[in-house]
Amino acid sequence: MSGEFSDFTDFTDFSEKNPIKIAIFGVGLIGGSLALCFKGKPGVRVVGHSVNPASTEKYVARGVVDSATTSLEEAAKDADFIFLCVPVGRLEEYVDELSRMPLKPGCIITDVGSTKASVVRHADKLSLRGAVFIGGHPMAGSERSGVEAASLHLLENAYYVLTPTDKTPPEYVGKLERLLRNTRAHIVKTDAVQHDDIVGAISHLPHMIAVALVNQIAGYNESNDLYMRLAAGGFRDITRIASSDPTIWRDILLNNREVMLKLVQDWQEGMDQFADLLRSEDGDGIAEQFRTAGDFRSQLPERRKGMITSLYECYVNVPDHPGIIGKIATELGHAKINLSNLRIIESREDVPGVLRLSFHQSDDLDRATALLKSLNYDVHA
Ligand SMILES: NC(=O)c1ccc[n+]([C@@H]2O[C@H](COP(=O)([O-])OP(=O)(O)OC[C@H]3O[C@@H](n4cnc5c(N)ncnc54)[C@H](O)[C@@H]3O)[C@@H](O)[C@H]2O)c1
Ligand SMILES: O=C(O)C(=O)C[C@]1(C(=O)O)C=C[C@@H](O)C=C1
Repeated sequence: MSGEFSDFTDFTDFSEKNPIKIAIFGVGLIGGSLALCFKGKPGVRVVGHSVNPASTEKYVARGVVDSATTSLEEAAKDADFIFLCVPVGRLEEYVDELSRMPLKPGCIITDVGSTKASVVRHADKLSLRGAVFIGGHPMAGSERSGVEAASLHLLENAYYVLTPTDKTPPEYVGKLERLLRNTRAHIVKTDAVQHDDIVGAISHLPHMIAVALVNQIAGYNESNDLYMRLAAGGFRDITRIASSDPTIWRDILLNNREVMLKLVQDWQEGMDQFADLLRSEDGDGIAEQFRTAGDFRSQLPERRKGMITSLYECYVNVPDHPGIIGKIATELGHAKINLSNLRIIESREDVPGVLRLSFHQSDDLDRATALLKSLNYDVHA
C-alpha cells in the first residue's frame, strides 16, 4: 500500500491532569484488544458498549474495560474517542445514531472495519456536530472472535491503516495517531477506495479461497474420511482463516463485493492457466509458477524488525511466582518441544506477567499451546 508511514517514540497525549474517556462499541476480538491497550493508562477511562446486558457484564468481569453500558448515549456522552468495533454491516447505522447525539466537541469517531470506502463516504455526508470521523483498520486479527480472544499484543508491530479525507483536519488525525501509539502498531495512511482494492486482494480473497477449498475437501470427505485424517501442514496452513466468524465475513464480502467480483475473475483465470499447464504437461511452466510465487513471498515484510522476528509465537499469562518461567521451560523440554526464544513482555505488581514463547516450527507452537493449556496456563496466540 503506498501510503505515508509514521514512527513514534512518545506514547501518551493524556495524563491524570488531562483525563480522557474512550468509548468502545462492540468489545470483541478487535474492540477488546484496543481496550486492553488503553485501559490502565494514566487518566484514561475505557467504557464498553454492547446491546446485550450479559456482554457488558462479561467485559467488566474480564477486566477489559473500566465500565460498560447498554446505553449508546451513556457510552458516547463526553467521550473524547469513540471506536466502532462492530461488524461492517452495522457501522453506518452507528455513525447515524451518533450524528443525532450531542457529542463532546472535538470528539474523534473512528472504526476498525475491514472495509473503508462505504463508511467513510457515509460519514462524510453527515453533520457530526463538532465531532470528526476518521476511518481505521488494524491489519491484524485472528480466526477467533469475541472478547475472550482479545489480547494486549494483537496489534503490536502490525500496520494500522487510517483513511482521512481531504476534509479531515490534520490535527485530529495527529491526535488519533498519538492515542494509537498505545497499540504499538505502525500507522499507514491511505485513501479508502485504494484500501478496499488492496485489502480485498490480500485479505478478503484469501478468506474466500480458504473457505471454498475447505468446503471442496469436505465434500470429498463425505464419502471417504481419509481426506480429513490425512490433511496435514499444507492444508492447515492455507485454511486456518476458513474458521473465521461467519457474520463478520458475510458483511465484509458483501460490502466489498464489486472489488471481490473482479478478484474472483482474476483468480479463476489463474486457475485456468494452471489447468492449461497440466493439460499440456508443461513442467517448466509449473515450476516457473512456484519460482515466481516463492520469490515474491520471500520479500513479504515480517511483522517489523525488532520485537517480533520468529514466525510462530504464543503468549502465556503467568502469575508472578518465583521459578514459574523455569517450570514452563522444563515442561516444554520434557515434551521435546523446541523453544527458540522466551521473553518476559510485562511484569508489574498489578498485572500478571506475560511470557512470549517463540518457535521456529508451527508444529512446536501447536504442541506447546496444547501442553500448556492442559496444565491450566492461560495461553493465547
Ligand atoms: N477478525 C479480524 O481479524 C479483524 C481484523 C481487523 C478488523 N476487523 C473488523 O473489526 C470489526 C469487529 O470484528 P471482530 O473480529 O472484533 O469481531 P467480534 O465478533 O470478535 O466482535 C464484534 C463485536 O460486535 C458486537 N456485535 C456483533 N453483532 C452486532 C450487532 N448486530 N450489533 C451490535 N453489535 C454487534 C459483538 O457483540 C462483539 O462485541 C469488524 O468490523 C471487522 O471487519 C476484524
Ligand atoms: O490473521 C487472521 O486471522 C486474519 O484474518 C487477519 C486479517 C487478515 O486477513 O490479514 C483479517 C481481517 C482483517 O480485516 C485484517 C486482518
